[in-house]
Amino acid sequence: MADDGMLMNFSIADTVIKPEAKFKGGTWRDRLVAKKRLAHRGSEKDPKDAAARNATSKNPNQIQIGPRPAKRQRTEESSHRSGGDRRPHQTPRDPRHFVSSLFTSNPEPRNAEEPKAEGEQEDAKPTNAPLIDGLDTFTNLGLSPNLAAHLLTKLELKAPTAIQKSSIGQLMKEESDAFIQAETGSGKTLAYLLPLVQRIMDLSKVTKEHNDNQVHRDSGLFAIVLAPTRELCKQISVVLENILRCANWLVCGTVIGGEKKKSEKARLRKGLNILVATPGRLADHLDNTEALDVSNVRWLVLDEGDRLMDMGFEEELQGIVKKLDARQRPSRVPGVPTRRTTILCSATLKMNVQKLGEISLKDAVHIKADPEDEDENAPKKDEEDSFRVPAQLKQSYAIVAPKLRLVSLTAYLKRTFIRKGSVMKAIVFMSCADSVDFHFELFSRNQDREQQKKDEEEGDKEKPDEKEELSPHGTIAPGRAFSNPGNPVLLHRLHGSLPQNVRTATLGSFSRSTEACVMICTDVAARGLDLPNVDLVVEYDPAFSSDDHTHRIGRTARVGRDGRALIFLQPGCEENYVEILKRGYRDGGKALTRTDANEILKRGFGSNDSRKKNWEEKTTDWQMDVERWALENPEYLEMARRAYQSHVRAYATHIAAERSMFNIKELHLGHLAKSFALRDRPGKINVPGLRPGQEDTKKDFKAARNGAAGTKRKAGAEDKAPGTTDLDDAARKMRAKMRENMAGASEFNLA
Ligand SMILES: Nc1ncnc2c1ncn2[C@@H]1O[C@H](COP(=O)(O)OP(=O)(O)OP(=O)(O)O)[C@@H](O)[C@H]1O
Repeated sequence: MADDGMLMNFSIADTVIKPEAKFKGGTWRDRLVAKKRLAHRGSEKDPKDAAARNATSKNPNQIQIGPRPAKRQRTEESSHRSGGDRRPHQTPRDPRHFVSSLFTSNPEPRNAEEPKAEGEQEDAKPTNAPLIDGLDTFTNLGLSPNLAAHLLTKLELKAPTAIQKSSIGQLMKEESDAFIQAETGSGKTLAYLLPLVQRIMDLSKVTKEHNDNQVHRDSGLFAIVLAPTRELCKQISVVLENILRCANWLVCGTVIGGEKKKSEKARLRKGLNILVATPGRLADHLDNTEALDVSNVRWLVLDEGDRLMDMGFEEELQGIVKKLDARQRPSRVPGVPTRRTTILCSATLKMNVQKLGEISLKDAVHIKADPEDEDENAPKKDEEDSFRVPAQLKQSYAIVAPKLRLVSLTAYLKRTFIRKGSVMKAIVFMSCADSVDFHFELFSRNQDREQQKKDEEEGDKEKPDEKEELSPHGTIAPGRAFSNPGNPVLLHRLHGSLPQNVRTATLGSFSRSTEACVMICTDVAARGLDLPNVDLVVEYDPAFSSDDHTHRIGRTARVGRDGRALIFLQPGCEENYVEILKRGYRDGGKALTRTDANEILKRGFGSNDSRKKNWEEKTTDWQMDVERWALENPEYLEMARRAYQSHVRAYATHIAAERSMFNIKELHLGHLAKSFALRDRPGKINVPGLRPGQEDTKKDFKAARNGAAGTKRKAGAEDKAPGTTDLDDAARKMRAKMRENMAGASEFNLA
């Protein structure tokens, strides 16, 4: 397969992109033949030859195979006539712009499965809730009455969850390495922290028996917990500090970067018993901080272990493990085990590996929450690679045509927040930071254009900008696109290209908020984060791997609570992803339903008042309005173009095994541009260089890109999975070519 074929799907240069004629009717085979014939005809020198060939060709369905008559350039006026908006417009015409109607030429879903009405999903018993049968208590599992009482009275934890039951029992008595794998939101953090803390607390008993002082902060560093993001490290450290309140002679700390190394060094010098760290920062301290003595480390926990193994941390991890091995010494503290135990923990851990790079897992025990996983209902071979989602999580998917994506997301969120209190918090996942930034601007824009103009004319500089008031960093704003007077919604944005202090402040605000709020983010928030009251997760852009999907939707339906998730898929090959969604459920997916795409628009933009415009007209009006908004503001127009460009590039980075479902060749770039409020033809969209303000965070970005984006999906892109095809090769070559050819093309801004 030629590279050019792949390149044609990207907005690289006019010379590369040629418009293709579209064929309608007949079978797909007829359309393919017709398309090939046209391509061939284009290259024919002798028209007579061509005519002769056409005459003899087979065309059983007699579909029209000639190229369409040249399209009349549509203007905003003509589009309004067909689309419903009859208002005169003020935007000047630009020959490079193209205004298409929202509701014409949209591809239909291939699968005609009947969508279920909202609320028709069956309720299922939660699978990640605490075990409240009264039989399982923390003390029964071997925790001391002191620690169990602390959990009950101070942390309000009455009973363990299933994974805590399995892991505490195991890790309290055994020295073997372990894999802890259980659903999202099932309490895995405490599943490894509780036995670890208990065993370190127990060292004090032994030292007392030896007439020594009890263990204290200078006795040594016994455990290191590694996690892939700073946010996750902070979260783990807060949980740890809360537990250690009942053992105040033990001290924990973090080294996670983003703050001065000097203060981290000072903390290490004072002495810590448990350290929570990101791999990069720990590696740095192991090389440069003498005060960091790791000779006593006997527990190494890799939280989100699968991520740590595959997202570009490999080298750092290998270095860390080598140094821990080399520096390990017999401990002076009685009762400290002789060998180090390694524990890997994740909701998506493949537990059939005994050696991961330099990390040898000796006879590792597989700790699972659910003993049923071992019985005859265990997943069949082809399902082994998929992971369960909490059974009570109600998932749905909507097959949305590319042109209708933006209006559908808006309509869905409008509907979601129509009544106060029905949904508190929602997270919307997008594929790249540029897209997050653009949608944040779009959804928070002042829709009252008259008022906006008046303010501008009056030069109303005194009035503080509402956005600035809400957040000095510009990451929190009113979500005007889906707020209503009875239920104002607060909008947040989060991605890895923001400076760390902004990330922390934004996440903190979203977490603490008691108002209805939406967070638009990249996968930086997909893993491990335990954000309270998230009722809904929307995957506007599907995750780059089904494992990431499991983590994203796991931000809701935690510890037995209800939760909803919606994923946007496009008609065509993306519909095959539904099979992957079904595999997440033990019962084949009764809690998975299809939401009708038209119904989303009707409910979001429609009204019961028959005198008012119908939903199609209102939807078109809204779309036209945002297109004009982008056109009239050069800053927003550039954001839209960047977002579109980064989105298309990011689309090419789905993992190899899933690329047949997210086939870049099937993307309709022109239609997609409309969902970024753009009227440009795809070939005209090329925004070079870094986005404004990015220089400040270039360092952060590089780290994030090397980690989260590039190397993570390198696993998919470069390890040729069984069954990969020419298409994968072509896509890979194309990605390499893009990196070479385009200024800033490797800049996906994914994290
Ligand atoms: N035994 C328990 N009883 C009640 N709540 C619990 C219990 N154990 C943990 N929790 C709470 O459950 C929430 C989720 O825990 P945690 O973040 O450890 O889940 P997880 O399995 O690691 O999720 P993820 O896979 O998404 O990282 C936390 O708010 C925690 O306080």
